[in-house]
Amino acid sequence: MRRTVDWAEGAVEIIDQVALPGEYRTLRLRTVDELVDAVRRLAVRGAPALGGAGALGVALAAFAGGDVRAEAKRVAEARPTAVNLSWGVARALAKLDDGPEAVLAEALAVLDEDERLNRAASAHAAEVVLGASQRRPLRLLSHCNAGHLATVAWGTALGVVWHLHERGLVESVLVDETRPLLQGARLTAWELAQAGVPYRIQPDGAAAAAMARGLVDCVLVGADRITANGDVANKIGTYGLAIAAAHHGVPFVVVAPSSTVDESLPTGADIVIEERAAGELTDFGGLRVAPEGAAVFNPAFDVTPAALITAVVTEHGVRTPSAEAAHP
Ligand SMILES: CSC[C@H]1O[C@H](OP(=O)(O)O)[C@H](O)[C@@H]1O
Repeated sequence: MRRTVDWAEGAVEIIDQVALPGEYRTLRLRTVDELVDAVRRLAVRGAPALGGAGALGVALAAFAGGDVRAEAKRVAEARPTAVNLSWGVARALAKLDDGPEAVLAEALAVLDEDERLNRAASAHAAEVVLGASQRRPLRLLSHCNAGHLATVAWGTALGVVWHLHERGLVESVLVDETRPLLQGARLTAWELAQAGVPYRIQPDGAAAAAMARGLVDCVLVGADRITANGDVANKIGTYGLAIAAAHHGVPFVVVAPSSTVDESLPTGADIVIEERAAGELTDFGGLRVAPEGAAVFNPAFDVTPAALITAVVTEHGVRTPSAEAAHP
């Protein structure tokens, strides 16, 4: 599968994730406006993929000239929760004084690193999962999409599935559909089908019942921002999954590159949570499914406390917060 986000002929080229699973197509984003719009529409999404998109957005601005720093700020602020977006922007912006080619070279380095780091993080996490459950093959549960499509390539939580599937160690994956934008039903199911991994889509609300019925050996999720003490921001619904997993003694493993760790924030209470438009809840497939003018609460993410997480795994292995960070 091609990279989720790449550079092609002076433009940022992305797999259009809004079109999946019905249509596999790419989009070329030639301006910062087009890139910011694609990020906000989740045509490109997922923390590591946003890191690459952010870095390439600075390259677009640098070649266009004008106030590059102002344009870079617009890219960094397109979505507030995934730290990788601003991290990718900062990586590329640091090369601005060396000219647009240097900015692009740094952005391409971000892309090149991502697959390597994700393969390493998910390989470490696969060993953690195997050690956390004696059952073979494994029945896994995923939330949202933390696969190839959420990264430049390979994936984080789903990267664990790829490693284990290669070894015949995956019985099946329960895929949370992940309301309201259905990253699970639309994207994770599509990736698993492409890879020939057995899966079943479930309503988000079925996850706790699946654990109660003993159908889950491990919950695997990605992350959008991990704070110094090990709290994790991830797609809305992750916190509830972690509570259910803790109640049922199911291992709960978070997989992310270290670029998703934000040591500047002491705890998850400091994370800005993106609130999204009401229409994502009041409308479905172009039809209104709620009363006219219905008020909604639509946070795109929630925060899972470190105490509920079995392991946070990066390319360096299992992350243990510093003593000070863990107990300020
Ligand atoms: C590997 S990071 C994936 C992470 O990003 C998703 O959010 P969104 O689809 O809104 O970009 C979700 O939190 C995933 O776990």
